[in-house]
Amino acid sequence: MALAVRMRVPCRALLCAGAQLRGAALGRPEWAAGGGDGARRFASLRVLVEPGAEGRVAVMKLKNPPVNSLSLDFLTEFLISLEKLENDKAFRGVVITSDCPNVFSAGLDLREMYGRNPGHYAEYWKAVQELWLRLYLSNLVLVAAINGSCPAGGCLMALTSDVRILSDSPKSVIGLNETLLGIVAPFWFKDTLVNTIGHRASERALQLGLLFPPAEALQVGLVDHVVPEDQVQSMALSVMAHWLAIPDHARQLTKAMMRKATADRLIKQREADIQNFVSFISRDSIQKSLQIYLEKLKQKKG
Ligand SMILES: CC/C=C\C/C=C\C/C=C\CCC/C=C/C(=O)SCCNC(=O)CCNC(=O)[C@H](O)C(C)(C)COP(=O)(O)OP(=O)(O)OC[C@H]1O[C@@H](n2cnc3c(N)ncnc32)[C@H](O)[C@@H]1OP(=O)(O)O
Repeated sequence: MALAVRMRVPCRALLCAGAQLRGAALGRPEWAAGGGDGARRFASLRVLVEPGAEGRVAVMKLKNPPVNSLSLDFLTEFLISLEKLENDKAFRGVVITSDCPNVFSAGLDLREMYGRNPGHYAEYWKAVQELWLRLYLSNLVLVAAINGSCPAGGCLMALTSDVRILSDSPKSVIGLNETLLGIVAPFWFKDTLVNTIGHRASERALQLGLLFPPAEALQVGLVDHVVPEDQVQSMALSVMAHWLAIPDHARQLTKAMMRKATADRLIKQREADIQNFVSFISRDSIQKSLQIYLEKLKQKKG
């Protein structure tokens, strides 16, 4: 039954190609024997995968210091790890969290979008699309344990999950802040936000590039729970147990019913979306905006 409802994204080529091209350089994740309960773990350089409670849940810890920016290599590695979990019938749910202090993910890696050539922008954007499609259409129960700052692409990752738990800390802000960088969230980022918090709240959040602190994120519905920092993972596992009480086939079919139309909008125009991104990001004015933003990030330190 699970096979019958498994959603398939017709874009496996990137993952396979990415795995072949990058596997050696990345230190391909390898399964290894784990605990006596049948749980397994594997390690890769920047995505730690550990068994969670009861062996049916994996915890994916993002470890791309200092801020888990989503570089092309990191995205590829994450996708390989996710594919392994999707294909392993032992696992029904995944908690996604960060191994970097105070940051869940700083979002897309600005260095992949600044000062590169069109071919590189196209390759990068294809990987970003793949990340979203894979997560958004995942058959697994995904719970985001957001233990730190979660802007832009980090927020997109969290939004693809079925449940979001945010740590109650001043550093834990979340939102699609693209306009603050002088760039624009693509339609599928926007759709994912609208599906979560509604049209009016999204319009305001997107135009103003709002990064919501925990209480406001909870109020607007961007996250489902706000808990003390040291309880984020335990809360995620507890919420997971609730979701795993539902038969997989019924939950998966329902998830597909809710999400397919949104995903199809991108699937039908992936290539056009890549071309749109390449021409947008290559503009002199946009490159200038990114340069200024990167300089601001550096100045903040000095
Ligand atoms: C008409 C057009 C229609 C449609 C549009 C078409 C196409 C769409 C076009 C574009 C869409 C792009 C979508 C983009 C999505 C994104 O995700 S953009 C990234 C947004 N991210 C951010 O704004 C976060 C920036 N970072 C921070 O705010 C902070 O770093 C932090 C709060 C996350 C953490 O703070 P600190 O712990 O204090 O760490 P530092 O700030 O000191 O950073 C350490 C180190 O890391 C570098 N860095 C930070 N973020 C990034 C990043 N996202 N990418 C790359 N590098 C990053 C930072 O510069 C520091 O570097 P060093 O100085 O140590 O070298």
